[in-house]
Amino acid sequence: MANNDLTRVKGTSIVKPIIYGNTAKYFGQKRHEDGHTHKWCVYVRPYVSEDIGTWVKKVHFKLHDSYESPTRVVQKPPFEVSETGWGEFELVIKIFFQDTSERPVTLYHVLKLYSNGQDSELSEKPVLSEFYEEIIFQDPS
Ligand SMILES: O=C(Nc1ccc(C(=O)N2CC(c3nccs3)C2)s1)[C@@H]1CCCN1
Repeated sequence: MANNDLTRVKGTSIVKPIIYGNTAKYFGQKRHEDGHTHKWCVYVRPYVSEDIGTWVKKVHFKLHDSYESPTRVVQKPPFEVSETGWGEFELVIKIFFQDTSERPVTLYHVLKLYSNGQDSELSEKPVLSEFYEEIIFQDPS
C-alpha cells in the first residue's frame, strides 16, 4: 500500500507496564538536628519482574530545591532514591530509554508521608503511594 500522506502506518507497538511512587516511614519522633520526621524512598519499577535496565538507561528524580543536589540521576537499576524529610511535595521523575530515538517520559508524583492527610497522627505503619503506568513504544526500531 502506498502511504503518500503523513499518517503513520499503524504498525506494532510495545507496552511496558511500570509502577512508580514512594514508601515512607515515620522515625517515631522528630530528629533534633534537622527536624526531619520520615525516611522515604521514591522509585520506578517494572510491573512484572524483569531487568528494567534492558530498556531504561537512566532515571532523573527531581526533588524539592531545598534538598542538596535536588536532581538525582540514577544510571542503573534499582531506579530509586532514598531520603529523609519532614513534608510532602511534588517530585518530577524523568525516564530515559536505551533506545535514544525514544523521547524521555516525565511523570509527576506527590510524595506521601502521612496515611490520611498532612500532619495527621503519625503512625508507625509504613506508608505506600504508588501508581501504574504504561510506557508505549510505537513501531520500535
Ligand atoms: O512539606 C513541604 N515541602 C517540603 C519541601 C522540602 C521538604 C523536606 O522535607 N525537606 C527539605 C529537606 C532539607 N532538610 C534540611 C535541609 S534541606 C528536608 S518538605 C510542603 C509545604 C507545605 C506542604 N508540603
